[in-house]
Amino acid sequence: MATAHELTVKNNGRNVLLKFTDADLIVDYGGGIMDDEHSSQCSSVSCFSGFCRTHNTRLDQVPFRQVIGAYYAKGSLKVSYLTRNHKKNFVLCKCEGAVEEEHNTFAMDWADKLMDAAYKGAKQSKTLKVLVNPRGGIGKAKSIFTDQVEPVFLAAGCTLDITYTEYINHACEIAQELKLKYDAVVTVSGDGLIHEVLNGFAQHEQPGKAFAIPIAPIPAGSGNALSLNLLGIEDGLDSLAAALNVLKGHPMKADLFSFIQNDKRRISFMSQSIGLVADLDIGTDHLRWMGDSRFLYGYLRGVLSLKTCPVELSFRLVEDDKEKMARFAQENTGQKPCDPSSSGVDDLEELPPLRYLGGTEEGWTTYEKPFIWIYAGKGPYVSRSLMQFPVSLPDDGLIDIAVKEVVSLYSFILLNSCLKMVKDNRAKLLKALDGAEDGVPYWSTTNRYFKVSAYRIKPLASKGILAVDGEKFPYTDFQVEVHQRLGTFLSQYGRYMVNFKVQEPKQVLK
Ligand SMILES: Nc1ncnc2c1ncn2[C@@H]1O[C@H](COP(=O)(O)OP(=O)(O)OP(=O)(O)O)[C@@H](O)[C@H]1O
Repeated sequence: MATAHELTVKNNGRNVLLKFTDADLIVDYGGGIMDDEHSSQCSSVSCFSGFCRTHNTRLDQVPFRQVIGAYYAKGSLKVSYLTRNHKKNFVLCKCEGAVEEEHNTFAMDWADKLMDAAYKGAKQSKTLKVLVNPRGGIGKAKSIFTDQVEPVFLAAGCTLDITYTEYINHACEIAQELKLKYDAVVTVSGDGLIHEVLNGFAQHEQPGKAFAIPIAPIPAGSGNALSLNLLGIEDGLDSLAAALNVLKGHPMKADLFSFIQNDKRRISFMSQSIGLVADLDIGTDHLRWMGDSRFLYGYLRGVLSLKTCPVELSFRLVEDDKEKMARFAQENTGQKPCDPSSSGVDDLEELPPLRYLGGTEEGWTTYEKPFIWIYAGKGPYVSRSLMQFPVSLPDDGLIDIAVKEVVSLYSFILLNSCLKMVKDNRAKLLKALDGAEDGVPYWSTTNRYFKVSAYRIKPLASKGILAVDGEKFPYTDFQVEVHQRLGTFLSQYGRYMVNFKVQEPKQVLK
């Protein structure tokens, strides 16, 4: 049977009805409740041929954004899509069946129409450079890619050029020489590999064109902040949600930073931290087995040590009114996609000039209070359990800086009791910082928050930890400035996926 948007295919002797509405693809395997034998296969990552399903019914209703492939060839139609399993993670489903000869032309047309609806202007069958760091995170990046992500890319008709990185800086070297033919660079690792790719682009012979190639992360490292920011807290660590973002995402322009230290310039995309938060990132490296939770452990450990960080901080201030920043961020994240065009940097033959290196002190403010940490960066989430920069916007041309002033006795006592409570219970440990994942500490009076166009730090002690995009850097003077819309990431939403409440909560840590 074939009517306007309906098509029946034969699969293992059964009829499967495929149809699409204005918003969804419907795959009807014949009605009724699926028996145990069939439903038991539903937890697998990939489901094939109409009988592996994610629910115990024989009907899938799939939003177009989850349809990834519809191809007709030699009398056979293949449709691939992602559905969510009972844990709300994505799984790949494939439906393949024979089409009666008289409907062949219709089937071809039907598949094309479904693909147009499914991709809504995003490029189909992308050519992807894939960089897999087999040492990323807890060493599962390779299997995450081969078992889960690669089948999705292949089902979507992508052409893949895959490299398994073999040593530190390998990804940087590849990015430096990268041909401009790729639709995206996919990193299967953590944020460190993205840092390397961007620094490779900075050394490319056509940096403007290289930076215009979108980067899309598949979360497989221990720090996956970019993925969390692009996909949100629910999907940010789901490798198939990230694969879907590669397929359906549009290029989204984002600001990048120049980090200048000892006359060397590097690109940073996420954060620079010093004091407790750097200790939290770098100083907990031996706790990788804890995954994302190691950052939270480091946070509590560091706060309780009450170690201050003697440095001089200077910046070019643009805004420091928290309510104003929060309202502005909310107004500008509300479903308003970034305009991917008109970045003005695609034709750059070299990196943008540094505007604030040397020069006069005019326009600079020096901040001299004692503090526990300085955390500067872009992107709301720095980990799943900490929304550090809730009012960060991808392309406002500004760096967000959070400065934690010396904690009050009240907070010390509170945190101390938290630590006792959670010593041997990780679940309670997570609860102890209730609200951090929603950005609540933003409102704390000891958390000073600034938007600046440039800043610099002079450490006043000889020892300490400085982390840039999660990697350890020498503990010496540095300066950072922002380059508006220099970088490009793939995004289905055109904004950071963050839900931050403007209302100041009554009970926050002081
Ligand atoms: N084959 C390899 N062996 C060792 N290191 C590698 C290899 N390939 C890449 N690397 C390095 O691994 C580092 C960490 O990668 P990434 O940040 O992406 O993962 P991660 O698990 O989040 O790590 P981290 O928590 O240390 O940042 C990168 O800086 C990269 O240089």
